[in-house]
Amino acid sequence: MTASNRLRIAIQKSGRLSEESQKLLKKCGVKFNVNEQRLIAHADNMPIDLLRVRDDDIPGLVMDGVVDLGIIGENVLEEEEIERQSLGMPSEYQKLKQLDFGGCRLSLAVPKEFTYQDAYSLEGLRIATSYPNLLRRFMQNKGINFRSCLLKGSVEVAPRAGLADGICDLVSTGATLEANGLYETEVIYRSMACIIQSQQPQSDEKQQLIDTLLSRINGVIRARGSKYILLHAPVDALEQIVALLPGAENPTVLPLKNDTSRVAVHAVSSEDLFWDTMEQLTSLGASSILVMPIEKMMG
Ligand SMILES: Nc1ncnc2c1ncn2[C@@H]1O[C@H](COP(=O)(O)OP(=O)(O)OP(=O)(O)O)[C@@H](O)[C@H]1O
Ligand SMILES: O=P(O)(O)OC[C@H]1O[C@H](OP(=O)(O)OP(=O)(O)O)[C@H](O)[C@@H]1O
Ligand SMILES: [Mg+2]
Repeated sequence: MTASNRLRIAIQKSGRLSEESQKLLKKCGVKFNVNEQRLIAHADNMPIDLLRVRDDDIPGLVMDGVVDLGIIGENVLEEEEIERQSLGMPSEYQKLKQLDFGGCRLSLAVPKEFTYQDAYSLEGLRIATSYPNLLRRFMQNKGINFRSCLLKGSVEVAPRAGLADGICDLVSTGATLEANGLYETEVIYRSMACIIQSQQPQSDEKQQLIDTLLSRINGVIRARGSKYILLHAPVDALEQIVALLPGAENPTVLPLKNDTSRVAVHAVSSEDLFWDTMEQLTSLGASSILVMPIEKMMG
């Protein structure tokens, strides 16, 4: 590949998605060093360049074909898509995969003193948000009239500052709402980070690299959600024990030296094993239970 033919991936420069985006690409074998001052990072071992930008700019960069891939929150992606559609600008992209980080929800919230019955309690009121399009779509679907106050940050401060009656903002733990005397009343959109591709035609070389990257991302995400489990089980409780291991229908069963009543079970579980399942396993006679992380998965 020539220098101009390097795959360009836009990721958030700094914020909630930046560390996880970099970690994911590194786990996929892309070697790069990020210099805080430099907005572009060249991978050493693959024809890939990382563009480090504000997250708001990522959907547009992909939709305009300026970059090939982008890692972005679905909330920002869909907000930009609606905005561009209303302006007649290019808004096409292909969502390659929803990722396993950046989980949050876009919610309506009002001050503690506000008596909220349902979304219709907001009829005619002013709502502060950074997501005017997602908010409008939700309110229009319900036929509720409202006025909006567009704020790019610190949205939670708007009611106390007298700028709005309620807000529509991102919530994860709810700590920011709580700290600002607000409570969540309605989830209007649930979001995760995702990886998107531009609809521009790609060279075969670039498309192959994208396919390889995507297959590695799938492997990394599957591995992160899975555990390798080792245990000893009484032969007569084997079926019940295996049934307790999520997604481990075909475990490896091995004999134990000097013990014909018990076997060793090795299995890949599609979920973490919680303490209550571990306790159920021991009550069925399982012993020496080991739950181990998996580094990579393929095939
Ligand atoms: N509390 C949260 N927990 C988990 N994910 C979140 C949370 N808040 C936001 N996100 C996700 O991370 C994305 C980026 O959030 P962040 O707060 O870093 O954005 P920002 O302040 O707009 O950053 P930028 O400076 O890049 O514009 C959000 O659009 C959302 O998808
Ligand atoms: O429910 P919580 O766990 O409190 O998270 C919600 C907060 O997180 C995000 O802001 P962030 O902290 O990323 O800062 P920002 O406003 O600078 O983007 C979001 O905009 C909320 O303010
Ligand atoms: Mg932003």
